[in-house]
Amino acid sequence: MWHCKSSCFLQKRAVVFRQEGCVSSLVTRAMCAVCYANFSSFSHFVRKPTSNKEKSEGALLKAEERLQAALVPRYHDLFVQIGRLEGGVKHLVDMRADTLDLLSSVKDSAELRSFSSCLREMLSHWFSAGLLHLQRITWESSCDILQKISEYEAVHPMRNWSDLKRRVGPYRRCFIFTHSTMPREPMVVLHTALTNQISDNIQTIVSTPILDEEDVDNINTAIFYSITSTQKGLQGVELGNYLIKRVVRELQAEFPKMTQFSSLSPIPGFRDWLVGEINKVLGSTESSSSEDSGVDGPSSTAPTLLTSAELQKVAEIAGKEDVSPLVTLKKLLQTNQWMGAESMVEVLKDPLMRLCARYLYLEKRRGYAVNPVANFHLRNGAVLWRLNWQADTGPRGISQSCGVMVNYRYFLGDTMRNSQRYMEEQHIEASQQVIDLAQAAGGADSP
Ligand SMILES: CC(C)(COP(=O)(O)OP(=O)(O)O)[C@@H](O)C(=O)NCCC(N)=O
Repeated sequence: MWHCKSSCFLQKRAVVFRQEGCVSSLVTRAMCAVCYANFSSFSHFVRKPTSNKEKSEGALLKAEERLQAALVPRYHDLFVQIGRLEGGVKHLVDMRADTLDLLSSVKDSAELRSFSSCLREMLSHWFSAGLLHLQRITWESSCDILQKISEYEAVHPMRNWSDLKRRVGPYRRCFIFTHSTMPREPMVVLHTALTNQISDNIQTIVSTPILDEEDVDNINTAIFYSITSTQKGLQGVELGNYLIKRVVRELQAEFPKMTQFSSLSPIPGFRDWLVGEINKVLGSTESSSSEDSGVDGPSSTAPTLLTSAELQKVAEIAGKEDVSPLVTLKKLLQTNQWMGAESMVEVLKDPLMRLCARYLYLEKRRGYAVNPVANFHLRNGAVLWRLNWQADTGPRGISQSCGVMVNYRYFLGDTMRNSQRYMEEQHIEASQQVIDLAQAAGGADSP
């Protein structure tokens, strides 16, 4: 049966080729020969070999090569030619970036997706780990590189040269990958803090005064607090993953006592997701209250985000007891006003930590973590290890994730297994803190 299906597939492809007229009868013959090689019992489908030569393995392998060549799109050869020219690879990287932009606007274009996939495949060969050059950036690095490091920073923007000097100074390491086809261009940038514990706050990393010199005995932990892939056209080539793994080895060589490797990551999208969840509850309340006496607050069937007691405290502290507490909460979150009142910060800590754990651990897209930064580190084999309250109290941190940040921890002996389980089984390796918080968010109002 399997033979039948596969040969039917090849037969259909042969018919398609003939119909398109884009492939000579050579391919049809090659396909038949491949069918013969793979499904030798299929005499009725393929022309019987008439000469000894055709029966030889060489003839069949040659036919298979021709089939493979015939199945490669014509633009592949064009890309190979362009890649051989001065500046050609950079041109292809930019072309892929344009293709990705186009794909984000033109939905369901199979041809464009195939075009982009072909480019990505070729670029992943040209930008494989062995062809990338690791470079540590220090204050003595060239100005043009330092300027690019500052300009490319996408996670915690640098405000001035002092910020930049701090990033490459004592207790900090900045590494980049460069590539011979794009000289003096950082392909991906990783900023690391050297500490003696796993950091739970970004302000202590990006805003601390510059220290005079490092005390090696005071360093046993690496905190990856910012990583940026600078070339959109290399999306999907996983340069960030390569760089983290390479920097771990570099740091282990420099600091033999280093035993802990973790990120301190933002959670872009959490606040907006939460506002969306509040809107769902308000929407279901409106629909259910249109049937009964217009009771404020979530209906008994809508998923509760906060407990009744938490909602009541929000209303009391906000002084808005005549308005739905969820409406009040939504406005506080959207304006960041909740950060202004210590009592409000205190009452929102538990629900926001629960809901953030649910967002990172339970919210999925096609089986994988919906949060892009979570997906990146989980793909690398990291553990969803710890949520940190008030970890980023800057405007950006409050707006994107209510000030919460997360440690994705790299247990070096487990990363390969964790990555495989995530990619193949969609299993997220998480700490008990995260699992308990996410489960508590499952039903805020305990029955
Ligand atoms: C997180 C990053 C570095 C992952 O890049 P990379 O390892 O190349 O993964 P991919 O883009 O190949 O899937 C990349 O997505 C990026 O630069 N994102 C914006 C900045 C950030 N860290 O969120």
